[in-house]
Amino acid sequence: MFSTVWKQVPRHVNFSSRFMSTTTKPPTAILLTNMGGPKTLDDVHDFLLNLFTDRDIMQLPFQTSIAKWIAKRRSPSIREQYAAIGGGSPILHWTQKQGEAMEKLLDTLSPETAPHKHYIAFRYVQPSTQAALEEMKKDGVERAVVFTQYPQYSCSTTGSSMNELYRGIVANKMENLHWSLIDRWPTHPGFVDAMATKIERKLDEYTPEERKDAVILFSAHSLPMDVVNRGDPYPAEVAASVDRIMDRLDRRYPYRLVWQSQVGPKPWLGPQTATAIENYGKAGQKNVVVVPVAFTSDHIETLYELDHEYGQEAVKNGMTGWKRAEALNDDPIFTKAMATIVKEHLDKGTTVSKQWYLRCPGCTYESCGDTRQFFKDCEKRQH
Ligand SMILES: C=CC1=C(C)c2cc3[nH]c(cc4nc(cc5[nH]c(cc1n2)c(C)c5CCC(=O)O)C(CCC(=O)O)=C4C)c(C)c3C=C
Ligand SMILES: [Fe+2]
Ligand SMILES: [Fe+2]
Repeated sequence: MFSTVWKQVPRHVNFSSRFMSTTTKPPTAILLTNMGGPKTLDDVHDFLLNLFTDRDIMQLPFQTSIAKWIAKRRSPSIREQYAAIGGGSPILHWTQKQGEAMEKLLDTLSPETAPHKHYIAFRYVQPSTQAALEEMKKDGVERAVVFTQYPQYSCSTTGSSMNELYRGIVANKMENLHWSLIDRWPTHPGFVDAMATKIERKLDEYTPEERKDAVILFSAHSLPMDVVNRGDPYPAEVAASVDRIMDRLDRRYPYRLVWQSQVGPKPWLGPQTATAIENYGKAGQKNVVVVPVAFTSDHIETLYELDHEYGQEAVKNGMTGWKRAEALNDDPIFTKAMATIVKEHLDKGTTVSKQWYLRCPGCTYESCGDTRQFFKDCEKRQH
């Protein structure tokens, strides 16, 4: 129904030469959504302010005022952490690299939907959802695949990004594009293989004798227990990733799933990564490979919390063979997995996964309902 629109759109000044030289057809947009992180130390305050203002991540009384207060209070210590990892979050750098590699591979894997172009929408920093939508509009995009960069779904992460996207789509009057959504991919074989390969590479650093005693500690960002008890699917999906990765490793090592980065006084899902390190260390466990399993690039939790804080704690507790599996970043195995996930999604022609439609049994977010209805309407239009 919209097939003639692009023909009326003038060639776009901001098209890269790849798009200009090969075709005048608008690109198939692959919109990579994630939380983002402060690029410089001066961005830390606003990143925190946007995070604490987000009612999909936490609901506070007098949220706007309290968020301002917490962001101001928390900024100095968080700035120090970002200073210690080089002065900012590397997430934009890695997402750009991943997007570039993915779109090139997709042009080969799926010539019928080429050219492909990635766009980035971060929830709490630039490039924002609004910036991404404006760029897509300028490029005359008609077909857009939203691809969450969180492998496992949580209402506080992918849910929040999708609610923001839905508001942006309405504000920019972009409802009539052909939208579809890759809302989770916790057990995709490509993702599982990329993770398992990173673990194998770390295990290879041990001597055969050390490897016999090695333990794998999967560590994921924790969730407040009230969110878990609402029925948020994230803990189960993280556990599903762990299970498939261990299958791929032939279950050759003992492993545990532990949870890190809890913030504030409320109860969070445990056991905590820090407690596990302390207790396994004290029990005489020497060789431990910790695996960040719920994020696809380096960030403060890997570079500061795991490498710096917990690494020191591990050595203090006698873990002489403490190692951290590298984040997926721009590893070709992972960027190929990304392209494959999108290719399979395009081939299937589905709008969302079956899991998308079911809200948490105790869901408290009105906006989730609107966003789900939007994709339901897209599905009806497209089939
Ligand atoms: C899949 C990962 C994540 C889930 C689930 C998640 C839920 C969640 N987070 C908070 C509160 C905070 N998170 C903060 C930073 C942060 N969170 C994640 C990932 C998940 N969060 C990452 C990767 C980061 C770091 C970003 C980076 O640049 O590296 C912060 C800010 C830091 C701090 O103040 O300590 C807060 C706060 C809640 C409440 C929540 C679930 C409801
Ligand atoms: Fe978080
Ligand atoms: Fe929910």
